[in-house]
Amino acid sequence: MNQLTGATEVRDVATTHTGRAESAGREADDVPRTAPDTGSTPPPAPTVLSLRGATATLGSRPVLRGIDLSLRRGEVVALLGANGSGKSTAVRSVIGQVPLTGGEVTLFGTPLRRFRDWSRVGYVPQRTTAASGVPATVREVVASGRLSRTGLLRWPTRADRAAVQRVIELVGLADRAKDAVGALSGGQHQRVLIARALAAEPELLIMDEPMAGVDLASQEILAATLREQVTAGTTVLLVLHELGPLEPLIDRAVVLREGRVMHDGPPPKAVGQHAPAGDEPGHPASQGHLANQGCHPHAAGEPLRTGLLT
Ligand SMILES: Nc1ncnc2c1ncn2[C@@H]1O[C@H](COP(=O)(O)OP(=O)(O)OP(=O)(O)O)[C@@H](O)[C@H]1O
Repeated sequence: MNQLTGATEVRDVATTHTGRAESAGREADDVPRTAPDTGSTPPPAPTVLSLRGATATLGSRPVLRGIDLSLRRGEVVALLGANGSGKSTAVRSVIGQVPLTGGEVTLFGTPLRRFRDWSRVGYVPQRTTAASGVPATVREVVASGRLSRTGLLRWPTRADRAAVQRVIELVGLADRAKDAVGALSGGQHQRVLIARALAAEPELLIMDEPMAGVDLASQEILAATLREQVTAGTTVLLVLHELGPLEPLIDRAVVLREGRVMHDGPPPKAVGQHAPAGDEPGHPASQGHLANQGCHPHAAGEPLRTGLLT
């Protein structure tokens, strides 16, 4: 089942996650650790998600043209780029919704075609609604996200119910839990979808533009929710148009342009911010360089909210 939920920061990533990833025998942890620990440098955290040379065609159009992207456990990575650059297609290829024509995806060290442990992955798609005309309550929709862990064949346990209640509270909807999702605002809707994704307590959280169309109050709740996940050690991949309130959480930015990676490194600076010491003109992360690559998602002259990538 591709019902996903869940994300991080590079600090102490090898040790922060709450425990499921550390359990013995999981394929995620079968990822070979590279160099032996010499006592000086800790071994790198295992790779949670990897795309290598990923190519994909939609219709007759090549949309991904050889994407390399990897996330280590505990990282929070923003996938940025102009409209149509392939961001959504890239994340949809990770969860098997878009077949690759070349290259490879691995999740927790397992090739996608053999990966079955979807409760470890949380996914919040772009611009969907939780309601879809179904008269389900907030709690029911969020609880459906737990099914990837519990399955359909057993009653929810007390722990399942507690996990569902916890994420409903986390996204600030405890007082709306019995309401129909159809009665919620767009921002509240998005919070339901995120709570649904978190209900299975995923180790990897993939969110496609979680802030799109969300009011400021909901954005702040979403940022706080993500902060909590990151603190718990969740690995996070976020498709974003601008970093906005999530900026402090982002470890690394990968910028796509026409289906290729044009930058993989420090998040670009917002307009008005000074480059960090050592940032050289021409460095791919410097704003001028990115601006010259034409990767701002907004049309020229369009008012900017954060100035990212301008
Ligand atoms: N189902 C489809 N059939 C044909 N072409 C598609 C399909 N879905 C997307 N595309 C095209 O693939 C390209 C990449 O789309 P994608 O949604 O991945 O971009 P994006 O970077 O996420 O854009 P946005 O910021 O607008 O969400 C676009 O040119 C889009 O028109």
